[in-house]
Amino acid sequence: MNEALLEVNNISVSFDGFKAINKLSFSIFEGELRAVIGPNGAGKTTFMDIVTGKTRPDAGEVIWGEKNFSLLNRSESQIAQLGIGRKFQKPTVFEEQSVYDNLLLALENDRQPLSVLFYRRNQSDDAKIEEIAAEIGLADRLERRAGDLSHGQKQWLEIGMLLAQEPRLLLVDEPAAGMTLEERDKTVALLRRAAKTRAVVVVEHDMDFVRKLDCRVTVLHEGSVLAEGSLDHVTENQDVIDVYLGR
Ligand SMILES: Nc1ncnc2c1ncn2[C@@H]1O[C@H](COP(=O)(O)OP(=O)(O)OP(=O)(O)O)[C@@H](O)[C@H]1O
Repeated sequence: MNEALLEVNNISVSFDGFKAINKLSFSIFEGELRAVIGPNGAGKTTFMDIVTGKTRPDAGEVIWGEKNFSLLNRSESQIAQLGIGRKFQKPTVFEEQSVYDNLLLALENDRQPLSVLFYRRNQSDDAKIEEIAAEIGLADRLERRAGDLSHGQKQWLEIGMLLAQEPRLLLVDEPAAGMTLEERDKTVALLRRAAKTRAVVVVEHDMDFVRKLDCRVTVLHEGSVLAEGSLDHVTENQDVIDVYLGR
C-alpha cells in the first residue's frame, strides 16, 4: 500500500466525561476510497470534526501528508488549505445562483479578494467548470438555478464545489441519505471516480451503498476501530455482528 496520507494516532476526546473517541488509530492512504461505518454515537462525526480542526482531541496525534505535518493546533481554514475538504450531510449550495456560478464561486475561493472583485469569465475557468460539471453529472444543468435541482443533484453540486478546490482528501458524511435509488447509484459512481485522483472517506449507514462502493471498510464502535477490511470481512466479524449488524 502507498504512504499514509492521513494518520490518526491514539486520539481521544471526552465530552462531559463521556469518551466519544477512545484511543482511535487508523490511516487513510493516498488515492484511497474508504467507508467508515458504525452504530449511532460510534464517533464517526467526531472523527471528522477532529481531522478538520473543528474539535480538538484531548490526546493523540493527527498527521498529514508526506512531510508529516501535525494537524493539531491548526485552524479549520488552514486544514482546508492543506487539502482536506469536507462535505456535510445537508447540501449547502447557493440556491439563488446557477450551477455554473456555484462552481465558479468555489474556484474563486482560492483567489485573492481583489481578483474576485475584478473578475471576468475566462476560458480556463470555463474549461475547469465544464470538466467538474461532467464529473458530477451536471454538464447539461450549468445554467439551472441551484435551488431548482433535486436533492441528489444539490449533493453532487456541493461535491463538485469541493472538487474545485482540488482536495487531496475528501470527507463525505452520509451522502446517500434522502436520495432515490438511482441517485444513490450515481453517487457511488461519482465517489468512485473522485477517488481515482484523491483519497475519499465516506461515512455511511446504508449497507447497500457501502457494498457498491466496493472499498476497504473501517467499523467504529465506542470511539475505536472495531474491525477493518473488505465489507465481507467485517460483516463476518462476530464483534461487528454483536454491536452493529445483529441489532
Ligand atoms: N459537542 C459535543 N458535546 C457533547 N457530546 C458530543 C458532542 N459531539 C458528539 N458528542 C457525543 O459523542 C458521541 C459520538 O458522537 P458522533 O456524532 O461522533 O457519533 P456518530 O458515529 O457520528 O453517530 P451518528 O451515526 O448518529 O451520526 C455521541 O454520544 C454524541 O452524543
